[in-house]
Amino acid sequence: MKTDLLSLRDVNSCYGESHVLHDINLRVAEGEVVALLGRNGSGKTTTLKTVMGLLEPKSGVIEYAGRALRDASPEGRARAGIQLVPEDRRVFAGLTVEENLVLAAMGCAKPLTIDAMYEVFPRLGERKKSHGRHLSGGEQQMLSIARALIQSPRLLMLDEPFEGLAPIIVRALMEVVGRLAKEGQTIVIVEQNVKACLTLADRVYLLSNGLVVHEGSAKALMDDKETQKRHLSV
Ligand SMILES: Nc1ncnc2c1ncn2[C@@H]1O[C@H](COP(=O)(O)OP(=O)(O)OP(=O)(O)O)[C@@H](O)[C@H]1O
Repeated sequence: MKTDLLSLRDVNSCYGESHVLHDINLRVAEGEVVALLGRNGSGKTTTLKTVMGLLEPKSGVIEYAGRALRDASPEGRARAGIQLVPEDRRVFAGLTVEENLVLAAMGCAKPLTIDAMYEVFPRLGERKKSHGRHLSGGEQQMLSIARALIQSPRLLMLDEPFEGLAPIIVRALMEVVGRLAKEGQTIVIVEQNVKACLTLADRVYLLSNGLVVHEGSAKALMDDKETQKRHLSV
């Protein structure tokens, strides 16, 4: 069995008085693609934010690469190899594609090259002189993922990477994510596009009201229409 790169044990997270995550237990093995699925508001983004250190858990343990994360800041976690590509595609609108990538690589001990990012996303190479604000939604998403990838993450977390994108762009992005997975990249993906997500993932956790209500292989869930209907908007 592969060793866990990430594990959450009995993790509880709150926004002020509002208790959102309830005793979350999950694990991600090195090289695995794990999907978090669930209806709107079930706690998927909150789980990613808790792992990234943007939200401090009220209780529970998060272990990454064999060590409890405890007080590490989001920057510290990024330095340790955790990258979150947020739902809102944070790119600098006033900077070019190339400048966005240069900035992302800064402060990273062993960044990949900008050319390597253009190999992953040839479209970004064609648009390297364009400002963030002039990119299409799909190009912004590519740039957002490239900004994380250039930092050579050990754990890449993608929050709804396909949201609002045309089917042809979704297919192109799925191909890139699939290739990264084949090359051994560990990925946690949150998506509303259940079919895309189950195609890419090895294992799945289903969340409902901040609880893990199902865990299993993506293949098994693909055939389990009953569980999908019960916990997902399909
Ligand atoms: N900053 C916040 N302050 C207070 N409550 C929040 C905040 N962010 C999220 N919540 C609440 O926490 C719960 C879980 O939200 P979360 O965003 O983690 O769900 P999600 O599964 O990612 O859903 P979505 O697909 O809508 O992003 C929801 O009830 C939401 O209203």
